[in-house]
Amino acid sequence: MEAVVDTLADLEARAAGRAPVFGADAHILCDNLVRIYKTGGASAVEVVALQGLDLLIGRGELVAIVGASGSGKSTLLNVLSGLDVPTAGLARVAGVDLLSMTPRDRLRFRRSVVGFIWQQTARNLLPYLTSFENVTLPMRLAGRGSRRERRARTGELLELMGVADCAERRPGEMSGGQQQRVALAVALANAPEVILADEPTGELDSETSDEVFAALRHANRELGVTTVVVTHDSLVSEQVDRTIGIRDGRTSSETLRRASSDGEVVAEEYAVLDRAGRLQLPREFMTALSMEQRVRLELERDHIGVWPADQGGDAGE
Ligand SMILES: Nc1ncnc2c1ncn2[C@@H]1O[C@H](COP(=O)(O)OP(=O)(O)OP(=O)(O)O)[C@@H](O)[C@H]1O
Repeated sequence: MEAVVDTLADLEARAAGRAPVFGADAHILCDNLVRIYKTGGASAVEVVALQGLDLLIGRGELVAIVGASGSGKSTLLNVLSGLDVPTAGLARVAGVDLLSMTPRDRLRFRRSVVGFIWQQTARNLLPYLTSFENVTLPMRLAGRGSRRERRARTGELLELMGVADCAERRPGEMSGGQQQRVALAVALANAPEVILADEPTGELDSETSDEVFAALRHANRELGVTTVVVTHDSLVSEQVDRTIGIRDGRTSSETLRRASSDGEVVAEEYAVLDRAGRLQLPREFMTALSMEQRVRLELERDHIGVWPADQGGDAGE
């Protein structure tokens, strides 16, 4: 019988069909993202703020990113918003590759693809413009629609965010919560595909922060905008369906909230397993069992056992 020899092209085509591209359907994708800051001139010190972070967020999701101070949350958001360029890895938002953008692409990306809200209310709005003028401005800069269309859209956005009554007020004449809701209307002005918010409720009391979160959820549900909120407030996970925990510049855990069969909302925490099979054990688990340096793994029928190195199975024999 004659042997059938595959050409290189046959093999490549078969391999491509076999292995789906990582995150092919994701609206936001980070693959092995690295960001190293160099500081200190001659005696340069390197800070690895993101160390191989993987992240997939689907279109229309509302996700919170939580983590301790210094874990890399703001660095990640700066990359996703096109303000900062990562050192290595892949980052894609709404189909745009953030590592290979030209300055022109970057401007378009920041103007129309993503909208932002910052923690400092004063950074979101121009103090000498009314809410109405603040919301209209990004549309004017982007040359969006006619004057009439811009005015109509501004009115609708302020209405949607529940701050129509603040249209003629300047930021100094509004509460922090009202300012953040107007900021959300500004962020939505050019119909972005993604909203990125960095501690949007950080300066607000808990009641006002609930209002701002309700507005974010409303925008997410009604307009289908993919929304990423960075916060150090772990209570935020009660407000979203998925919370991603970052530790030491990597995604380490995820909390998913879903309705159980009896209608109650349950939150389940998972460790994140990356493509290479790495996961981070929660620090408190490691401390409780004095786990250091190495652990023993044992594959069971339906789970994997993890023991301190000197215990379990036939360790040390
Ligand atoms: N411009 C910079 N130059 C040097 N190091 C930086 C710079 N920005 C951030 N870092 C360092 O990178 C690490 C991650 O910082 P990042 O601001 O992303 O953390 P974070 O989780 O947002 O913290 P926080 O909640 O305090 O804002 C920290 O060690 C920080 O000191």
